[in-house]
Amino acid sequence: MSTPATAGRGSITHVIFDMDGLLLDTEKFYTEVQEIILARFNKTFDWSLKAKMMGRKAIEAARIFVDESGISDSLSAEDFLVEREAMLQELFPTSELMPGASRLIKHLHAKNIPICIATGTHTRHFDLKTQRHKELFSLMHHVVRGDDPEVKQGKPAPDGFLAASRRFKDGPVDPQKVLVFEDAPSGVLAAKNAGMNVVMVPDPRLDISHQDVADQIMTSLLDFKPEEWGLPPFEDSN
Ligand SMILES: O=P(O)(O)OC[C@H](O)CO
Ligand SMILES: [Mg+2]
Repeated sequence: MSTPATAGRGSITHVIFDMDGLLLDTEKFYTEVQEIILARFNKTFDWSLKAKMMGRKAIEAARIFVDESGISDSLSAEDFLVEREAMLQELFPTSELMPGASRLIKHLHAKNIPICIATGTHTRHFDLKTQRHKELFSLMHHVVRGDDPEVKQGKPAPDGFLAASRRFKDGPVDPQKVLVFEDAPSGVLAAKNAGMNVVMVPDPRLDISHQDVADQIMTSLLDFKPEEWGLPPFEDSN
């Protein structure tokens, strides 16, 4: 685990969470269906393509998928979204929490730290993914989704994080006082483009070069030490 940069260290007042791959173990579903679709074209889905897609709005990720895999003459981005939809609709309701997500959300909420979500996912998928976790997600002050009218461009544009900052009760919040948790390279860039601090919890299969931009890297949310960022420490022994 790397040490936080000095910029916002010790002065965090608000926290913004990414969702897919950070709070919910849903990135594996996208990987699974994209592997199935590319196999139909005798191609394999690799982590360099995955890294470019994750965190983005659906149509933006879809364009990258068909272009970079060289199948755009056979399958349009729009048709790709239709093809994967039936599979995703079966998988999303089974979404499980990532390790440490519940503990961290409940802790920050109990300590009255304002928390919210800024996700690239759109409302219909958000509802499917969170249907088993409504109580936990109800602790969020607000949620900004990829189809929000204020999110003109998806990550790595800062739109989602800036909208999330504005919607806090006392927002917009000084970005130096905001800590973002992200798993995706595009999401880390979006947080930095918004001028915020960012902890990255990357999938170990992502190339290490994607870890250069974040202020702190950790292998699990269970490793987060709130006091390093000026947030109340955990009181359990973990
Ligand atoms: O990681 P999120 O929560 O921004 O979601 C983005 C897409 O839905 C999946 O990559
Ligand atoms: Mg994510």
